[in-house]
Amino acid sequence: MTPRCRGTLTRVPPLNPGNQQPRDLSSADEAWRANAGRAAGTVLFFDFDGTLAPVGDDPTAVQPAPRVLTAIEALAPLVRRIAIVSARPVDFLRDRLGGLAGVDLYGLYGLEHSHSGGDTVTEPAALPWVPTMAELAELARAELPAGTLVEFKRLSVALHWRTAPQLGEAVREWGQAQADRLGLRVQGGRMVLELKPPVDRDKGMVIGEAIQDADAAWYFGDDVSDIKAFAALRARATAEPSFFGMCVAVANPETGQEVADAADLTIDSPAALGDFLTRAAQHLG
Ligand SMILES: O=P(O)(O)OC[C@H]1O[C@H](O[C@H]2O[C@H](CO)[C@@H](O)[C@H](O)[C@H]2O)[C@H](O)[C@@H](O)[C@@H]1O
Repeated sequence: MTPRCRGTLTRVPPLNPGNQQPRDLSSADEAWRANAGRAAGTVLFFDFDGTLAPVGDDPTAVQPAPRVLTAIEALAPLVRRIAIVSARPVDFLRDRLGGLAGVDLYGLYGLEHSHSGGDTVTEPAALPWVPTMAELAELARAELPAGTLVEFKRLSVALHWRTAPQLGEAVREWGQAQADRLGLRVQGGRMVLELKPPVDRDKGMVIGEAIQDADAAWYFGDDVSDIKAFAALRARATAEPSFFGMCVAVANPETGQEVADAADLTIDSPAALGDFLTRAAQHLG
């Protein structure tokens, strides 16, 4: 079994020796120190739910964990770029990140983006799907059993069963049938099934493009959709061994093991991420 860090981050998490890199580094602190020489060429990527913000029953009510935004603000001038890569819409991310300046936002798995506080740009190929998604959300509210939470996000519909776990199987079946009927794609997550337009955009593609001008990148994520982002970092490091990529999982009892197995190291929780990033700023500063 690969040893895992599950304590609070008053101690330094060990790297996951089951993964391919960086084999010659023995701790996260050492990884930050190794990164310090190229901080100006480093991009830091963060997923939102389960990574920056603890998971809760009501998707509209979650907020970033304490200290996380302050730590990101301290890191921003030290690195090339900071980006949030999420299944949430850009407007939601902008609202939750408050006054955080100069951060790039990729929403809806990259179907929307906004750079450094600029306007939100939507992937043109996805726009014709807005009416289909709106109708699908209405149908879901009419047909799915009480207890299912339907989240309409303009270019996708998320079907949640967190507060009614016994509905998971029925919701998944219904969602898959609708995806087949309408030609949509599905993305599983933490007690959620999401239906998306058949447009080639995912977190891996976003990362692959966003690291083109970078010498190093760290990606922090907790969910299965984040594994594609990890893979994009690994692909770049394989193609260009001088590239420094670090994949960091945030522990959770739902997708935790699968994501941790794909990562270089695991952090206990969004709250622990705040402490971890505060220490990173000390290494990079
Ligand atoms: O890419 P992410 O930023 O990680 O977004 C993934 C999904 O996050 C949200 O759902 C999850 O968090 C909710 C609030 O804590 C929780 O209630 C739900 O069970 C989780 O699946 C969001 O509501 C979804 O739209 C995202 O797909």
